[in-house]
Amino acid sequence: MNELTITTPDDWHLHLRDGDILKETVAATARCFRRAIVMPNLVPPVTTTQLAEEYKARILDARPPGSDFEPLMTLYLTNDTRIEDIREAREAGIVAAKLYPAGATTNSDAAVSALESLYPVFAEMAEQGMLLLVHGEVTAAEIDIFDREKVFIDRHLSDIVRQFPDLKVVLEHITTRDAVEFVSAASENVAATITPQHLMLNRNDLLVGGIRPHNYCLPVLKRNTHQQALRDAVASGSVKFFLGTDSAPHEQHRKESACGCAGCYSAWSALELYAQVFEELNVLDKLEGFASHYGADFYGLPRNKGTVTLVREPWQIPEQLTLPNGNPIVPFQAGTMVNWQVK
Ligand SMILES: NC(=O)N[C@@H](CC(=O)O)C(=O)O
Ligand SMILES: [Zn+2]
Ligand SMILES: [Zn+2]
Repeated sequence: MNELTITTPDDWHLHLRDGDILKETVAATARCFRRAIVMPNLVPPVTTTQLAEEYKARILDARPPGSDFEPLMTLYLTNDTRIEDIREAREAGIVAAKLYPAGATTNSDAAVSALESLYPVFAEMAEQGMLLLVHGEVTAAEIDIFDREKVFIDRHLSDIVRQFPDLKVVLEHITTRDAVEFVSAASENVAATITPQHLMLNRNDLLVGGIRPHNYCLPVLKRNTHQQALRDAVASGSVKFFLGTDSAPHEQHRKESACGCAGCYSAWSALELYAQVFEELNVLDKLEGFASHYGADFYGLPRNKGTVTLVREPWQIPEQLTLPNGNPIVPFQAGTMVNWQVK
């Protein structure tokens, strides 16, 4: 097969950041995705409907001419989020709220430290049909970083899902066999997104032969058996697993640093990299469901009307891009060849 046409995909987990960089990040995503779930971990975080609406306006302003890209906004949960905040957000068309355990990842210092105290908020979200999106890692110092996802599932997520069977929950950017098994066994109200990096790489790609900061993201890459479980999950064609790139740009000097930031800037090649993985797995016929159908269905949104075509024309991901502020950024998989290209 040399050409593959699929329903226009959506990205169900994306960081666009804010300010000048929107010109870069919005264009990169809008080149092939029609909608994206925009993560709220700005500084300060997007904790209110008003902040979300103002952020949305800045994203729309940054769209390339003629683009019909639609940002789907999310609310950042804190210890102070109230039931009224959820009602107001829902009325304004905000589709989901995001749970970051405090300190778990980039810009999560303002986030939730006492999870159970948010249960009334979760009840209201279930009532309003608002989705709960979860960065599923505990942050307790004594828990090894490679175990943080599994421990979050055991200590917190199992209980949330049990207490709120009507709440739609997306476990974001899953990295372990444990997460695949948990989501597979849960009700139809529980799903997960999977990134290109967690399908393509394991922790050897981070640590063998020198440390590779551009492969560092959170949750951190796991051992190859976990990677294989993620690959099996997408190859199964289960509707519970769908596309979320977690494209998360950080300037080059912030990645290549003594204390490097977590996040891979994958927007320029994500769809093509997913296609490559699905081809390796011999399931290119399952790419459309994963990229374009299951996420929209889970969110209760219409599937897109248009199509995008991928052609087999190998190209090289640039070594470096220049941001609108003049600073360099290194895209995910910089310098490598990709078989597929969006026409
Ligand atoms: N995935 C990452 O490694 N980083 C994300 C935050 C997140 O999604 O956890 C970021 O905002 O940089
Ligand atoms: Zn996250
Ligand atoms: Zn993310």
